[in-house]
Amino acid sequence: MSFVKFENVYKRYKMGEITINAADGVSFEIEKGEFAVIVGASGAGKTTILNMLGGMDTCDEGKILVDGKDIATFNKKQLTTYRRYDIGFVFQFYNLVNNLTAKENVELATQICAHASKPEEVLKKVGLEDRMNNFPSQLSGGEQQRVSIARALAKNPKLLLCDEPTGALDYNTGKNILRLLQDTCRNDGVTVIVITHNSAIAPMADRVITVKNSKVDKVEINKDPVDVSTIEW
Ligand SMILES: Nc1ncnc2c1ncn2[C@@H]1O[C@H](COP(=O)(O)OP(=O)(O)OP(=O)(O)O)[C@@H](O)[C@H]1O
Repeated sequence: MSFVKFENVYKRYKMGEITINAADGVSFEIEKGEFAVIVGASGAGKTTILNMLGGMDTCDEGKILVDGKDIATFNKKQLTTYRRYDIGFVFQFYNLVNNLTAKENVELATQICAHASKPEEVLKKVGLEDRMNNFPSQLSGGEQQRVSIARALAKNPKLLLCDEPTGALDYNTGKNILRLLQDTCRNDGVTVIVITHNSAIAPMADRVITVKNSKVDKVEINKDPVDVSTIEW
């Protein structure tokens, strides 16, 4: 069985008389250890999928299987536990706590986890061994995103979910962050899922899920994903 499986998932928002289908029968699978990209235009339904997968939102219908468990059946408490232990989240705008240092930001996540890595070790892994005691305002955008990746990875999550992780970064810094995510997947076996509107990123993924009008338009498997250095946008 696949590590992640969406089976005919629906999410609807009622706006007065109108019903908006934010997920309209979404089905796809992702294998353990894959680097998957969910790509689509603005409003296509990417964030809705990621939020449901991350346990931050619930679906109205369908199954969302993660490591054999249907999280769509979880109650609030089970979802909190799932978010806390199983999910690492990387946001477009980093979401760091400004009055805590890089190390303290990572510690905050590790304190609530049973099998967390040492903050120093993870910060070293993301190339920030010399910046651990800096506050977010003393770090560049790319460095702040590295702290946010370290914070997510320190929990040793089952899934690393990334919502437009390079959206706020310049071209080269964005590529460096994608390299870090690709290395994390390849070297540490972490299942990484990135959502983006930038289809140029697709060739670096093992699996590309294209979303259109709240549905999965197509799924492509790359037998030979390319190195980040070879892609351009
Ligand atoms: N809370 C909500 N209430 C009403 N409609 C919503 C809500 N959240 C999302 N939608 C609608 O669901 C659809 C999918 O939105 P979603 O945010 O998932 O798209 P997206 O692909 O992530 O877009 P973007 O790249 O702009 O973030 C859109 O039509 C959006 O307007």
